[in-house]
Order: sequence, then structure tokens, then C-alpha cells
Amino acid sequence: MGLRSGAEYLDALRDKRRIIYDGKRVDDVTAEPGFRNTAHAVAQYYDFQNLPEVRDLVTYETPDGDRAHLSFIEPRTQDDLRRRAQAFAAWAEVTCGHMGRSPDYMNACLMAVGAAQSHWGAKEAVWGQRAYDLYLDARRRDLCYTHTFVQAHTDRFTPATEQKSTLRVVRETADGPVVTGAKAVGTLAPYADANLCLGGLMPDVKDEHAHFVISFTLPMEAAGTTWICRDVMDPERSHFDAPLSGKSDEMDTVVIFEDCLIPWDNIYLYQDVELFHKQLQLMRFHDALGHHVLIRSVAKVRFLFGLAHMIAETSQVSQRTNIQERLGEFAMFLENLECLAIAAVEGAEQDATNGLWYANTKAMRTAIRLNADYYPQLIHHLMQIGGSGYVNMPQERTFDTLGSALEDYFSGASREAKEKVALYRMGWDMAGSAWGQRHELYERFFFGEHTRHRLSAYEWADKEAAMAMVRRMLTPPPSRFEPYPLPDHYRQSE
Ligand SMILES: Cc1cc2nc3c(=O)[nH]c(=O)nc-3n(C[C@H](O)[C@H](O)[C@H](O)COP(=O)(O)OP(=O)(O)OC[C@H]3O[C@@H](n4cnc5c(N)ncnc54)[C@H](O)[C@@H]3O)c2cc1C
Repeated sequence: MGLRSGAEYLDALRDKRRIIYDGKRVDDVTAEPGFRNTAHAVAQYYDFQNLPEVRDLVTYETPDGDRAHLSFIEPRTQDDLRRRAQAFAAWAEVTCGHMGRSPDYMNACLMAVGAAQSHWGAKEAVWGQRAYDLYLDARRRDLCYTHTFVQAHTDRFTPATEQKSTLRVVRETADGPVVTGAKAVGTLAPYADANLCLGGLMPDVKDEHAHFVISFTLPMEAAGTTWICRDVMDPERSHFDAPLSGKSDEMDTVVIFEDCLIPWDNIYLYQDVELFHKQLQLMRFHDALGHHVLIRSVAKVRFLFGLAHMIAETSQVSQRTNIQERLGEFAMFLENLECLAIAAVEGAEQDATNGLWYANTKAMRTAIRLNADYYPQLIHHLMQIGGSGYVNMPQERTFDTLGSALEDYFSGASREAKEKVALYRMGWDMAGSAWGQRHELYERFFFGEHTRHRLSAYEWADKEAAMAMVRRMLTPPPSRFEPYPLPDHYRQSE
């Protein structure tokens, strides 16, 4: 089929999906207040890829001969990765990085699942073939995916295998296993066509727990699935009043599976406990998705920097060195991310198993960790820079009613009142609104939480190279005129 249009995407959302919000079922997310703006923002992504001006920048010709978004590409050269980064960057520029889950994010994930087919199929080829077919299906139909990886937020101490909420196979049928349980957090789910569900991060799953081991995809409307929404954070107000939150709110959900049939063709990992524990590593999850995270973060931090700088200039607190220091942190972080984006491609690595190219692993891990650490810090700075300006914010209708009477009291050093208030409203939307706070939570957590980042950094680090330096310095020098013992590889063989 190839590239979808926005209208085709919206049409597909009007199906039998069971989305529950505020006690009621949402029949049509494209029309429901609080939901519809986001549906149309995702539709814009599909229309964008069809624009003649950007088509070559964001799409490629697939081996089938049709066109697909570059996020689906199986990178066979370093240049493929470069092109993919440019495609990510194009949409991130449009949204200022505010759509963490635009379809290109999960497209890269589906590619990674398919690309790991030899691992899924190591014992029986059929599982690998299914994984690849699921990828092809997503690419050919240009689907929008959500994903649900983590356990429902019930109890983080009792082993998942002992909790009622944990997704499990309750019986097998000729058509496929039947599952019951819940998964979190399905972001963008009401706007997706399908869900990738994989059980990960359950260290307590042992050989006797094979009925917890299943990775699959399923259409959003599949019988036996219910999607429970959090509060809507799009206030449906004018552009002036809600300049960011009124554009898109990627809704987070919990999915409940009740006696839900998973057709065999939708499963690529089943009851293989060893593979289950290695699956994220085998599909090079960080390398495939981290690239999207990084490129989007560059756009989002650039936007935040611009916003903080303009707010600081408006009240002239930019004259103060403590504020300049805060603004310097925005600039520094942006440059860090830009350098990582270069390293991601220039230091790209070819996978020995499938021959595909992946963004540099260290750059990806660093980008993911830095983003989770720095983003809350930048939001803290934004709040500090704006001060009480964030509560000096009349609404658009108040300007309509009182007009010039507000000018002297709400203007900035270099901006008229309405212009200044518009800027501060945007700052508040980003830093203080429910939508902005959810963005902060998202950037902190969506790729795992910071303790785990640090533990894995320590676990995966090259400790041997670091210890070798210490050991060498512990070795007494051969003579007082060779104070620094040379590393063995610089020593002439005797
Ligand atoms: C806005 C948002 C969107 C998301 N979207 C998705 C999505 O689309 N798909 C998806 O699969 N996931 C999604 N996630 C989930 C994300 O992957 C998790 O938030 C993340 O893995 C952390 O898990 P948790 O939230 O359950 O934290 P928890 O495990 O509940 O941790 C809470 C706190 O307790 C601490 N803690 C927990 N366990 C331990 C321990 N054993 N030892 C020490 N400290 C501990 C943590 O450090 C943390 O500070 C999303 C999360 C957010 C916030």
C-alpha cells in the first residue's frame, strides 16, 4: 500500500477499539473533545510525509517498490542511518520535539523486531519469519503502533510472577494462546492501529514461568482488550490560552487483556525463557529507538532554549549572571546532544548477525541517560527564569474585553502586553501545566528510570580497560628515570 494520508489514517481509527475515559467509552477519538486534536496532529504526520517538498527527505523506495517513511528502513549502509536521522529531524522540527510517540518512533522499533529474526527463529525458524512479517505488515500498511512493555503499576516488590495483574497465557487453542492480565503504559494508544506487547524486565521469570513469556502484536480493536485512559490534558482552549497542550496530548493508557486470543501469526517469542530475558538486547532496542529519542531531544531542547531565552529577555532578567548561567545550561545540553547525534552516525556499528547498521551504542545510551537527567533540570530553570510572570497571565478573552487597559501592567521590557503574555503562557504550558508536567515525567521515565540507567552504565562499562591503568600505576617504575611505567603495547619487546 505504501504511504498513508492523514485522512486514511483518521478513517482507520474509527473502529471497534474499547477506549475508556472518565467512566465512558470513547467511540470516535477523531471527534471526541479532548482527544480529537491529537488525532489530527498524528494525521498531520501522515500528510507531511506526502508533501512533495519533503517526500524525498522523509521517505524511501522499499525493496517492494513502494514508498515508506525512512523510519522503517533496514539500514544497509551508514548513509541509510544518516537519511533516517534527517527524516526523524524533519518531523521533530515541525513539532519542536513535542511528539515523543509520533509513528516514526515505533516504526524503528518494528524494524528492530524484524531485523532480529534470526534470534527469534534460532530454534524454530517460524518465529523469526513471523517477526519479519509483522515488520513488513507495519511498513506496507504504514501502521501507527503503540507499545506496552512494563507491568501494571500494582506492586513493585512482590515478584511479578506472583501478582494477579501480570499478563499470562491462561490456555492454548488451535488459533493461538489466550491471555489475561494488564500492561502499562500504552502511550498514544487511542491513536494507534496496533500494539506491540512484550514482556520485559521481569527478572523473577524462571523456567517454570513459561506461561508469562509471550511477545506479540495485536490490533487496537482486538476483542478482549480495554484501554483505560488517564486525565485528558488538552484543555481545548484557544491557541493563545493553550499554545502547546492544545495541539497534541499523547494520552497514556493501561491495557487490560481479558480472555484475549492472540493469533499465532502475531507472536514471535513464546515460552522461551532464555530468549525472553535477552530480547531487548537481541533486538538492539536502545540503538534502534535511542536514535529517535536523541534526534527528537535535539529539537525539544532547542525549542526550550529559545523559549527560556525569550522569556528572560522579555523581563530583562537576562541581564543577571545567575540567569545567564541557567541559560548556559540549555546551550551546553543542546551542544552535548548535537555532538551525540554526530557520534550516533559517524560511530555507527554494523551488526555481525544481520549486516544492518545501528547507531553507536555508547552515544545512544548516553543520550537516553542525559535526557532523563537534564530535562527536569531545564524545566526547573524555566520556572526559575519566569518567576511570577507565570501567574500574571490573563486569558485571551480578558484581552478582548479590557484591551489597551492592560497594556501598561502586562507589557514586557521590549514586548507589548499580549505578546508578552503569549510567551509566558507558552512557558507555563511547558513547565507548569498538567501537560507540561506530564512531559517532564515522560522524559524522566519513558526509557526506564534513572537508577536502572546508572546500574546498567556500571554493569556494561569497560571496567577492564579502566582497571588496567590503575594496575599499571600500582606497578613500581622500572627505574627512577621512567616514572610512568609504559603500557605493554608501547614497550619494545626485549
Ligand atoms: C509518561 C510516561 C509514558 C510512558 N510510556 C510508555 C509506553 O508507551 N510503553 C511502555 O511500555 N512504557 C511506558 N512508560 C513506562 C516506563 O517504561 C516506566 O515508567 C519505566 O520503565 C519505570 O518504571 P515505573 O514507572 O514502573 O517505575 P517504578 O518501578 O514504579 O519506580 C518508581 C520509583 O521507585 C524506584 N524503584 C522501583 N523499583 C526499585 C528497585 N527494585 N530498587 C530500587 N528502587 C526502585 C525507582 O527508582 C523509581 O524512582 C511510560 C512512562 C511514563 C511516565
